[in-house]
Amino acid sequence: MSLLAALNPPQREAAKYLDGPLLVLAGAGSGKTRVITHKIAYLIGECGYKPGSIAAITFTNKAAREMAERAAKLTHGVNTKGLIVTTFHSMGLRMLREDAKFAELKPAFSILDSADAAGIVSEIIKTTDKQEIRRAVSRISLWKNELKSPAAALASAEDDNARVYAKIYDRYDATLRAYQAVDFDDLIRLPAELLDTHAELREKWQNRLRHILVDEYQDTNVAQYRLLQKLTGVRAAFTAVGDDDQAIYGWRGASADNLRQLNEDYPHLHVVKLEQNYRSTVRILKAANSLIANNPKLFEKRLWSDLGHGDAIQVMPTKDDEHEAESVVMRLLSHKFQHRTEWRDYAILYRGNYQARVFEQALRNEKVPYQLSGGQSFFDKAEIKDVIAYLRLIANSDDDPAFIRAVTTPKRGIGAATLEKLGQVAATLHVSLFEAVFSAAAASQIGERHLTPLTEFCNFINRMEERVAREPAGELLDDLLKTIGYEVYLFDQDDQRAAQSKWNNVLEFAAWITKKGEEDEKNLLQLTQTIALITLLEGREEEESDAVRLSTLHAAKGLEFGHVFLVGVEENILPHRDAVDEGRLEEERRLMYVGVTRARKSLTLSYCSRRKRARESVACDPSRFIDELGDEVRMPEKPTTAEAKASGSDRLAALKAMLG
Ligand SMILES: Nc1ncnc2c1ncn2[C@@H]1O[C@H](COP(=O)(O)OP(=O)(O)OP(=O)(O)O)[C@@H](O)[C@H]1O
Ligand SMILES: [Mg+2]
Repeated sequence: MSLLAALNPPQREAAKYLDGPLLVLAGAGSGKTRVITHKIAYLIGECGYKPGSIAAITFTNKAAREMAERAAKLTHGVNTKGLIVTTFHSMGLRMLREDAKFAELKPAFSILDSADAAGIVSEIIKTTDKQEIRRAVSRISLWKNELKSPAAALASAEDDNARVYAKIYDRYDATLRAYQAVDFDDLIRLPAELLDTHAELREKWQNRLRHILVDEYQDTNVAQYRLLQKLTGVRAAFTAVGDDDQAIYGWRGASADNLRQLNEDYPHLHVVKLEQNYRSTVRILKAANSLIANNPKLFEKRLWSDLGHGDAIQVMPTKDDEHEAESVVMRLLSHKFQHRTEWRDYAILYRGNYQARVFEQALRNEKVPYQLSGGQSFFDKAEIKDVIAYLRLIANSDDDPAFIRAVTTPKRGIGAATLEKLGQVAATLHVSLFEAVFSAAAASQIGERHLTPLTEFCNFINRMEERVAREPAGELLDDLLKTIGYEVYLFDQDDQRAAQSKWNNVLEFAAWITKKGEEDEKNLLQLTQTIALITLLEGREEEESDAVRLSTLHAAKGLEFGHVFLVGVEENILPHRDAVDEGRLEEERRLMYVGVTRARKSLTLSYCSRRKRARESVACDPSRFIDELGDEVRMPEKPTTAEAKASGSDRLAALKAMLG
């Protein structure tokens, strides 16, 4: 049986269509991602495409892994090795690594994290004001995502303010070049520019990739779109799937306008619409449709489901955030015991990361296993960043931010005054801090006593660098940790327990490096870039386990769960206060739409009447979006007096007693 038998007719049409550019434009849960997975399998299994000639681009690493696995299963044994399933950023990194010299970068260039970027901006504008730094950083990021160079940004600046930012951008970029470093946005911008300016690179990539598939197309930005265009060339053999109603990254420069742009840029664009939703019950779907009808329509879409009416959508008013968390967990427990479901069938979704804490606490209290996504990354922990700084410096001795972190952790008797002098020498000579250590100027200005620990440090880094190509990543890292005495350092710094927990993290990191090194046959330097990317995108890949998912709405995109609790559905949270002030209400509504459409069987919304904000407790109103969901929503009945009196935890105790 053809592997496309598991698709409905329009889905099958989309999977088979190979005559030119294709856009699948359809609402949530209509099988867009399914079309991509099946199309990959079809191209390899039935059309004879080489796996390496197909690239599928997803929004997260996790989505990429799942898609690769599924496609491999579908091909029934045909080997899919070499198939590229990746994010835009990983794709960019792959290209940039291969063609680094065209961008005047060494292949082991550094990838800066957001803290490094903020540090550089802070140096340039000579301030530590976080707000101000963040404003500059995000301005630069938006320019990069529009493929605007510093010069272009300056030329198009409309006022002094914008001119100042453009100049900061210019110096920021110059600093990155000096460090042989790129930031997150450069991973797309630079490859896009390279393809623009180098015909031979265009040819190479266009010959290599015969078909490109893009999921969540509505959230691509200008730079990503340009990269796609250049990669596919005049053949334009691509399949893009998306839903304009789920565009939620406008604040990061993404533009659903890219959907309209496609129509203009590709007059032969073939458009397939999907209308059957295979995910949600009729009630959930009706509510989602009613909500999104409040936004102006870009494209006409219909969506129906034959999965039955299903349960009413419940609304839970609660007293305050702790009460909300307790009540949600209680409702979840009682639902689970009644329906004999698994933990992984449940998700608790919220607008902002900060909302997770009380829910984590409530889940821990009840010993409910949970998995947090979109939270602080493992790789963002100070002890891990310390170790990574060494790896970055070994890979790229021009990486000044890594140099400063590594040379001062652990302390080596190198003081701030010495580093400042070294900085001056480096600036005068236009070289990196690392290189400056070996200069005559350093010898004369810093003096032997203070210079010796610096040269020792640099020699050590050089020795490590020589070993990288020959020795396994894991062993090298173990050696490094021993030589720098990192364990002892941690225990000197912190009390026993804190130090032990940090050291355990480092050991876990080392184990991860060893495993990755063996699996992917990569050396320490190649792994270092991979790590940077994981850090930037979403944190460490977690083992799938049977656990309740706690996630931001943004991080829940594309996923589905049997039962969804959407919490904090209040004015000022969802929609977010800033978004309302700045006229971005429609994007907030789309975010709500994404949340609602994650649910397969049941949806519960909760809000508080009071909530702690800083130290105050402020009154809250239910979100306007609850009304917009229409008639499918069951508003809560007035609680009986007895019920109202019993606090959440009493009721939980009663429930547990009842369940034995
Ligand atoms: N033809 C089909 N037959 C059976 N199940 C299907 C079919 N098409 C899609 N599904 C199922 O419906 C669910 C939603 O599909 P999918 O995740 O591909 O939708 P989507 O359009 O990508 O949604 P989103 O917009 O949320 O990303 C999945 O569980 C999928 O397996
Ligand atoms: Mg999808």
